[in-house]
Amino acid sequence: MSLPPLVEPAAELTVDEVRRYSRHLIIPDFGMSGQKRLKNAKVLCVGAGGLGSPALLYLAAAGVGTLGIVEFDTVDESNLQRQIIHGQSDIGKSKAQSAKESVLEANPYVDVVLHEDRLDSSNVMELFAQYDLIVDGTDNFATRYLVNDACVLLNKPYIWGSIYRFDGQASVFWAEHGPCYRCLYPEPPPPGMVPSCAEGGVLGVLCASIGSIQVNEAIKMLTGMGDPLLGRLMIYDALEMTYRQVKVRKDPECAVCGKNPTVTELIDYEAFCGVVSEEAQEAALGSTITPRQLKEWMDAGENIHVIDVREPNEYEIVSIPGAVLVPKNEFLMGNALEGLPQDKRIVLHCKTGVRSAEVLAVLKSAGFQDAVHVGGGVIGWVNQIEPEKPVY
Ligand SMILES: Nc1ncnc2c1ncn2[C@@H]1O[C@H](COP(=O)(O)OP(=O)(O)OP(=O)(O)O)[C@@H](O)[C@H]1O
Ligand SMILES: [Zn+2]
Repeated sequence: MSLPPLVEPAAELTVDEVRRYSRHLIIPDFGMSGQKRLKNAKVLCVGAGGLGSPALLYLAAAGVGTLGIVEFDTVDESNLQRQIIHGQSDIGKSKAQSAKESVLEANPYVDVVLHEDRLDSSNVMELFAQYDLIVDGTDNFATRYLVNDACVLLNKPYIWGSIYRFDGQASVFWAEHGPCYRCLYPEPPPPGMVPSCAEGGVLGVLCASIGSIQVNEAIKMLTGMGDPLLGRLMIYDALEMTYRQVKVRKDPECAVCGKNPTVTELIDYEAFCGVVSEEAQEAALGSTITPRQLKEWMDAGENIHVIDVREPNEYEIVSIPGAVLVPKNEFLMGNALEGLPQDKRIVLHCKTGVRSAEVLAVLKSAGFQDAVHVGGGVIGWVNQIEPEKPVY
């Protein structure tokens, strides 16, 4: 299915622009009219991280006239393995500012508009209304459902990508002409079920594979070339080196774009995606200790049994002295409960306290009422107790 171009062509290209974009201009199907459409286009990229890095650089190099960037975070050293829009000297700097500098270095003819804010229900409508198309480079479900619903309500095309370890996915959603993100994924996964890249890791170069597909689709939509990835989900496996396609149908019962939508305005996306499950929140209430408290208990020789519920490769990077590794899933599948000492107080921890709160809920319902977990996890421990150790 082809769609008409999203934007009208700009009046003209300057002599400098003709020189710069000459390799586009000589592609017969692209030509002057395609390049002029890009010049007139306004694209918003949400997030200047893993996917946003290649997406912004290629959108800029291609000559998209106006590039908006929404990003609230600062550059961390652990971002540099994949977020190629930032460099060593940008550590600690605003990601939005750092991305703008790189974009202008790639192409000074781009008008970069920064929105140094977290995208949320209060600002999304006003922001999206200023752009022709939205490219999503974020990493969390709350933002994705927010972006989707705002795009449906404003009738904007939404170019989505997702990465995890060696696997990537991409698709184009546009409720007027096809499915939306909710047609594909009506509900977010239960909290804690799908680990983030910060928890599970990601192969850096995967960002380029998926981010460049997103740019490819953006260019096609803006200029009207080819068949957009609308109604199709692209699934990429970097280890097998395979691209698969799955059809995505518009769901007539979709909560936001279906015949009788139940979502007719923006909702509370944090609550919808339940960043931490209710059970885990409840279990952690009054049963969360600080890393300092744990250190005091250790020093005082308290009768405790410290369990690290992360994965073995995380344990290898850094661990709390004396903590025994039992990955979260062993508890969720019920295997680990039998081996637990009955005469010691169980202290759980993970990387930051999300997974350990989930396991805490399992332990409490199995009768370990005095079990606790460490708020802030091993990262909090390193920051407060052993700052010479690495964090990840
Ligand atoms: N609601 C939002 N508004 C603006 N930016 C967002 C929002 N949600 C996520 N982002 C940004 O999207 C980017 C996603 O990048 P990426 O997936 O590579 O993860 P990261 O947060 O930089 O790294 P890590 O998860 O490994 O610590 C981040 O820079 C993040 O700050
Ligand atoms: Zn839908």
